Amino acid sequence: MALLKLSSTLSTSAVSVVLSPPRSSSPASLTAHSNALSWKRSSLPSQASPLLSTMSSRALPSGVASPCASQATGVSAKLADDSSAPHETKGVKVQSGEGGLTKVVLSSPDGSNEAQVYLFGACITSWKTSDGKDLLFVRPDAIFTGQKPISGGIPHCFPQFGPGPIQQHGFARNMLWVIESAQSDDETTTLVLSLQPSDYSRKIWLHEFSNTYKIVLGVDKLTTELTVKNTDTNPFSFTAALHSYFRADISKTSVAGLKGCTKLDKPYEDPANPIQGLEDRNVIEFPGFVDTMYKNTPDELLLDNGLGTKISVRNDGWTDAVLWNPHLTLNSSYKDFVCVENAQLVPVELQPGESWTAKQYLNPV
Ligand SMILES: O=P(O)(O)OC[C@H]1O[C@@H](O)[C@H](O)[C@@H](O)[C@@H]1O
Repeated sequence: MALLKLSSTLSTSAVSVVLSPPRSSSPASLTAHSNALSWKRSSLPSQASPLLSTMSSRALPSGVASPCASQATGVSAKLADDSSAPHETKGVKVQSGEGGLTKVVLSSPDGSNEAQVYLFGACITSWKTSDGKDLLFVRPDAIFTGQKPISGGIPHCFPQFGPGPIQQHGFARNMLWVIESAQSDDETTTLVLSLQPSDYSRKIWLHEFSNTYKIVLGVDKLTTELTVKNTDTNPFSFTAALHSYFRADISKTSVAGLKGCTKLDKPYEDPANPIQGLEDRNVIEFPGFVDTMYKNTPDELLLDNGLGTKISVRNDGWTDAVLWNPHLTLNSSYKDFVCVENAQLVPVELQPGESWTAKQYLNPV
């Protein structure tokens, strides 16, 4: 019988969430169907599951420094001393990744697609489609120490996109998310992560929230669904984005679908004073520095990555979009990626108990 075993040698006790057969004392439950397997974190106290608790945000230090600096020890993000190799289950493997940070490797049920997700930032760093191409990009200057956000893949900006009252792009991309459940069926493999406030987040943003991030990998389809729930006794508002880095040949890259949208161009020399305009191009190219926010964007953009793949960037619930290529300000890699970001730039206000959900659907066309 198939097992889903998430194991870690963090601290002294090897941690296993072994799900065959389900035991009442286990912090998880297993549901096996004909050709399916699922694992779900129970509502038991976190200490019942050392893996999950050590992977949670509790070990993040409370220091609130300048953006990205020393905000995570990194220790809690690791499968330290990974002598007991993470156990495999159908479509889901928990492994020690770059810098020892914990990553989850997802495979589509037919094995044709693979995605890698770091719990630090819930960042999808890689998505290989059935032709073997990785459509995402991680910058060569990315640091996998847990001390700053991973620069690349699909990071989260929450509860703020860009600069503002709190640190640039918020804190969700430099906190440790927790595995809530994993599941596979005939067509897809699904991983659900969650993020709760910590001492660290509360020093930046004094609100109680519960975020869930569902990642669904199918054959040449990668879907994500972010839900933000206000668990506070007061209302709060937030902005957000999926700051997606796509592999590209920037000299041949283009994005279609934004004609007619209101845009705010952030000039490199004066980013604090964006220039408002109306997008009049059918197809946007990247001959130089581009940092543009688009309002009320359509449900689908088409990215031609210049490497032979066109990618549909579709959404349900993300109201806005951002295009970014740093050009010569990031000489080491600007030629190799473009950011096409589904975003929520107009603040969403949630009353206590209310939720907001937005989905992103990526697929090569
Ligand atoms: O934080 P990162 O991954 O280096 O990205 C920074 C960039 O992120 C983009 O989303 C913004 O539009 C840019 O203004 C910003 O410079």
